[in-house]
Amino acid sequence: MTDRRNSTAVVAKRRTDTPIETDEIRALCEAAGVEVVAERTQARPRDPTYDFGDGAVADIADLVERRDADLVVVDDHLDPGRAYNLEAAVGAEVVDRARLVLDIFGERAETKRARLEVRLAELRYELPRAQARVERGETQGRRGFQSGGERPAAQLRADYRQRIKDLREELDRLDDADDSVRAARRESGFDLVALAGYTNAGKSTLLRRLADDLSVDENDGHADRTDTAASRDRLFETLNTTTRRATVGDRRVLLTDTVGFVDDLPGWLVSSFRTTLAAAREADAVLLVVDATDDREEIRAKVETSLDELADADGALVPVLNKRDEADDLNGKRRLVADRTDAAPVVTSATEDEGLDALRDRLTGALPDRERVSLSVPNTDDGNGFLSWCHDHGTVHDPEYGDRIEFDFEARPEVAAKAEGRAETVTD
Ligand SMILES: Nc1nc2c(ncn2[C@@H]2O[C@H](COP(=O)(O)OP(=O)(O)OP(=O)(O)O)[C@@H](O)[C@H]2O)c(=O)[nH]1
Ligand SMILES: [Mg+2]
Repeated sequence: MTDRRNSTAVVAKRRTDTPIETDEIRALCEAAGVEVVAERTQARPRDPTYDFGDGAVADIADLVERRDADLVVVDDHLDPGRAYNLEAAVGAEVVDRARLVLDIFGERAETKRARLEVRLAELRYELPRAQARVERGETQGRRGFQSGGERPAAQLRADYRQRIKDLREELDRLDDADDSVRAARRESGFDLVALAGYTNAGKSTLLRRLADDLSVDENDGHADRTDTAASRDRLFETLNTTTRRATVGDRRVLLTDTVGFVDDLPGWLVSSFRTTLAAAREADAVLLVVDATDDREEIRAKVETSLDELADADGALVPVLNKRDEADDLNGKRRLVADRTDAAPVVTSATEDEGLDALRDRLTGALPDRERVSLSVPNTDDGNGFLSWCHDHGTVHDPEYGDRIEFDFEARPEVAAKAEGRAETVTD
């Protein structure tokens, strides 16, 4: 992959209707480390050759030349044919929305899973484009696709498909490993909670606030920056899901951060990151974090998309309306979210530490029911060892120490059952 950081770009955007907003694509450029030096928008239907009409194409070419831009960033999904034509016409590399997002993801990916997912998404992106180049006879002399009686297009396709298959198999193996980790964590008495929602909603900030251990992780360091410039360049901050311990009420939970949703991405890109969302789908409860500084229309759309993504989630869903410190129209937004999610949102400010106790209470209520069993074990080393095991795996109520230790133990049903079994084997 070519590194586009520190490149300069002309932003180009075509829509059928005005006004044409470029704030978001500019924020994406900034997140990708690309400096925007000019922009050209055009209101007209899609052109079959260039996507843009001839006038805009000429202007873009002119801006590229005059501003000495390295790239043209198009806020749209360009099919391979149009991208190829446009590139030839403007005399600079053309980067569409998906490619830009992939650049940002590639830059942020740190864990093995995140890197594999980015690579998978890139291969899916590149395949049709590489084919378009081959079909236009661009590959002469390229390594691996020599001419001379070969069938380069078919060979290229087979090569990409094999690499895609290998990556998916590797990701499947990671998924299986994750399943075992989740099972082991539940057996250790943890409830699993995931934070989900759009990018920039405040998931990671909330996670840091709720976590027991205040040591910083790799995405940390700017939790209290609230100005918009800072928020903007923190898009897609979390590609590498972090898991931290937290205590809510008397429950010990593991909180996992997930990749933020982002609008208007092609399906293949979203599905490349689907395995990351398994953390959310398989959690005991999901905090759906919504940015209260968005307007009602944005909130409505984002909540709906989030609910679609989480449609097959196992756990209870707790909506959280975050950033109350900077939001207006809170009552309207609260009703809107309640309406869509069938649950009143907890209103918080992660940066101002507001509403977090209410959030803990709601979360405790949303976690799966526990089972309470009465246990009695000999008051021996073995018995005391068992008691501390119980402390580690659930809640111990009113222990009484005599010849025997008698207490109630409350835990996830499977853990309570295991404790009953173990209690019987404790020796005098
Ligand atoms: N004003 C205000 N800003 C907040 C609040 N919570 C988070 N932020 C800011 O919003 C920005 C994004 O927060 P993150 O926690 O990184 O958001 P995220 O949901 O993890 O984003 P991704 O990792 O990209 O999905 C940061 O600049 C935070 O400081 C809040 O309650 N109020
Ligand atoms: Mg995050």
